[in-house]
Formats: sequence, structure tokens, C-alpha cells
Amino acid sequence: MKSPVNVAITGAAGQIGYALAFRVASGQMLGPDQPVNLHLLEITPALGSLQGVVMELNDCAFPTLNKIVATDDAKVAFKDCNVALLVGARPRGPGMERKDLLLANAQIFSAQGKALDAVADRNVRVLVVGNPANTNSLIAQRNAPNLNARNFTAMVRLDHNRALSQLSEKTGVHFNNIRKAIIWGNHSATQYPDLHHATVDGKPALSLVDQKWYAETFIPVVQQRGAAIIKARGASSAASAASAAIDHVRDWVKGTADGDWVSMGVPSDGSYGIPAGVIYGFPVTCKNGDYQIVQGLSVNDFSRQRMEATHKELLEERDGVKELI
Ligand SMILES: NC(=O)C1=CN([C@@H]2O[C@H](COP(=O)(O)OP(=O)(O)OC[C@H]3O[C@@H](n4cnc5c(N)ncnc54)[C@H](O)[C@@H]3O)[C@@H](O)[C@H]2O)C=CC1
Ligand SMILES: O=C([O-])CC(=O)C(=O)O
Repeated sequence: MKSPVNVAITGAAGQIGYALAFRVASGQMLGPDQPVNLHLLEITPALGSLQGVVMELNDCAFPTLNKIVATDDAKVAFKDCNVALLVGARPRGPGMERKDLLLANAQIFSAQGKALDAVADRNVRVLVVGNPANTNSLIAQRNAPNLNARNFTAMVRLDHNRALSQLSEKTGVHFNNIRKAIIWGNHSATQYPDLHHATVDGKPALSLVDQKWYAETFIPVVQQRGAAIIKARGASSAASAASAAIDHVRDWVKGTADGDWVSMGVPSDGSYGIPAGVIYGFPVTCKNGDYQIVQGLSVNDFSRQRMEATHKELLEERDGVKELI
């Protein structure tokens, strides 16, 4: 039997947390042969509700669930954690942009960065889901100077999956046969969903759809999907966000499929002219528990303009939290 992996989930009694904890506990993230210790963090007033989640998790009798720690102390939750899923943060409501949450949520990520720095496993893999995810990930990273900076990532996988879903609906081809979509940049309305390298049943995606649909329907629909879900449900995406978090960490730890890539918000290494350090959505492949930014893709003017616009927004967000990074 493998030794257990410690997985911390913040905001574990919230909408996403409630979907995510059960999927992690049941082995859907790290595999059916990998026991997990769940470290669940909530704010003090939510501890009662968190206790209910703990009771339900125990009642599932998952073979892969070894132990649960439920706490309102970040240093207890992050102690020796190998994977940290930073979900706990305020969600937006109708009419807001995700960056409107920055002031409300930024403090959470500076405090949690410090707590991770103090007590987490030195190779902890961090996924920030709480919005605005890229900038919150940067804040956590900058507050954890003793951890591996590459391991601070932000979730654009939901956007990636949304791109597959839209293209599948348009072409009538199942997502399983769609490869190499890309989400560049920020998890926001400026993100750039790029189909220039995508294939559908092995054919170039852009040879199957017209440019007008790509530019005027596909891109805005993917960019605005979060807002469309809020309008329809009266609450932001939760099960699909949890599912994307599972996909992100599973692929990072266990590797991406041959001949495909996924999108992850990761610190730039200067690739594609995005200055080093910015946490930006890139196409990546994963192997042996590490990720690599896909190199050598051609970028035309249409793409370059959009990649710059989303980068510019990230710089503006960063300027807004200068004192925390
Ligand atoms: N990156 C992405 O693709 C997506 C990101 N999100 C974001 O994820 C975040 C969570 O969304 P929901 O679960 O729907 O919100 P929610 O309000 O249902 O749950 C958030 C939970 O976090 C807890 N929390 C607040 N501060 C905390 C702290 N300092 N430590 C630990 N827990 C804390 C709250 O008590 C609450 O239970 C939001 O910021 C939302 O905008 C949502 C969907 C997709
Ligand atoms: O739109 C929101 O506020 C929640 C979110 O990030 C998403 O669904 O992509």
C-alpha cells in the first residue's frame, strides 16, 4: 500500500469545496491506489457546516480516504501538505468582473502563502481556484519565498474544458477526439481561447468552422461562460470548477496524454514574449510530476494582439496588490 498523500482544500464547506472534497477522497484525482489524508480549512463561522461535510465524507466509506483533518487554522491545514487546493474565497455575483474580488480576496492569499511557506511540504503543488485566480496565485507565491515558485499555479482548466465543449457542440465530434485547444492568459473575460493549433478528429479545427464563428461566437462564449452560468444558476460554477481542479492536478501529477496538451496558469519563463514571473495560461505537457510549457507554436497577429491584451490586464491586477507581493 502506498503511503498517504496530504491534500489541503480551503473553503471546503463552500460550493466548490463540497463537490471537490468527495472527488479527491474517492481517488478521482490521484488514483484508486493512492490513499489521501484530507486537510480541510474553513473560516471559524463555517466550522459547523464543515463538520457536516466531514460526517458525509466518513459516511461514504471511500477505500482511498485515510484520514480527515478539519480546522480553521491554516498552519494545521497546510502542515506537510503535498497538494494545496486554494478554493476558499468570495465568489462574484451578477454584474461583477472577477477582478472586482481582488480587494476582498487578496489578503486570504497572502496569509495562506505565508502559512504554506512555514509548514507545507517543500515540494507542495499549489492550485489557486479562488478568483481572481492568476493574481491570487502570484500573491501566494510571493509570500512563500522558501517554496518552489514553479509550483504555484492558477486554474484555467475550466476555460480549457469549456473550449472543448463549445467546439464539440459546433462540430458534432466528441471531446475525446478534440486536441490541443489553448487558453492563454488570465482566467477572466480577457482570456484568449486559441484554436489555431487545435484538431478535431485529426483535422485542423479552424478548417471545420468559419472565422466569423471563431472570432465572434466561440471566443466570447468561452470568455463569458462563467457569467452565463451565474445568470442561469444564480450562483457561480461549482461542480464544473471542482471537476477542472481534479483534471488540473491529476494531469500535473500523473501526466498528460500523448499527442495532446492542457492549459495551466503557470509562472512564465519568458515563453512567447510573456515576461518571466507572470502567472499566465499556457499550453503545457506534464510528465513525471512536472509540467513544461509547449514551445515553438506559431503566433499570428490575431493571436498576438489577444495574448498582449490579457497580459496587460494581469499587469494591472498586479499593480493593484503591489503591497502584498
Ligand atoms: N478559477 C476558476 O475557474 C473558478 C474560480 N471560482 C472561484 O472560487 C472561489 C470559491 O467559489 P465557491 O466555492 O463557489 O464560493 P463559496 O462562497 O460557496 O465558498 C467559499 C468558501 O470559502 C470559505 N472561505 C472564505 N475565506 C476563507 C479563508 N480565509 N480560509 C478558508 N476558507 C475560506 C467560505 O467560508 C466559503 O465556505 C470564488 O472566488 C470563485 O469566484 C469559481 C469557479 C471557477
Ligand atoms: O465566473 C465566475 O465568477 C466563476 C468562475 O471563475 C467561472 O465560472 O469561470
